[in-house]
Amino acid sequence: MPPGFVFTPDFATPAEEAALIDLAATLPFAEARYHQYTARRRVVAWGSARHEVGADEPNRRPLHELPPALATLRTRLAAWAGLAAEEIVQVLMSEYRPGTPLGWHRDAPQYELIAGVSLGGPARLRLRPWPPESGSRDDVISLDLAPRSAYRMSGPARWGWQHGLPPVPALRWSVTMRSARASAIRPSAG
Ligand SMILES: O=C(O)CCC(=O)C(=O)O
Ligand SMILES: [Fe+2]
Repeated sequence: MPPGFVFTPDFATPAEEAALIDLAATLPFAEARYHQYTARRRVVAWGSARHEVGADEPNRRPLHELPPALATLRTRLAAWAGLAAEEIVQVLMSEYRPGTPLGWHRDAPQYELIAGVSLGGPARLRLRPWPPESGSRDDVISLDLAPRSAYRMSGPARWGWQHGLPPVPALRWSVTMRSARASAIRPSAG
């Protein structure tokens, strides 16, 4: 995997996964609108906005409304990433119905570290260098994301690579957490 990419297969316990899937059943997932397209996965967000999504998006809530199961996960995922919970400024829960892909992208530039937990069905994460070095398919790296696994991306893996998911075979959820990019919160600090 590229430098800055860290994976662990058994991050969430089966009980945590069950609680998060129960929570998902109560959430008003909606398709996210980006500049050019509507992503087919459905999301609910707490905290900082992705700049691509319209400010009127109905399914974004303040971070202090984070449900307890996600607040616990935030604390644990932050610790695994070497951060304090408060440094996680956005929590995104996504629902992928069978056949839903996630297109190639880098996450929005106002965020620094990206960490994600997989729940329910499996997915295959793909990464490719960005900007493209040779345009060769050989540049694509794949990693199976088993349910309850976690990954995090910082440094080269986060800034010098794109990632995406081919269509998932079964219903899956993920929780993505992001810290603020230092230059985005302290623009004049040098
Ligand atoms: O579902 C996943 O694990 C990928 C999520 C992702 O890339 C994102 O939210 O930006
Ligand atoms: Fe992403």
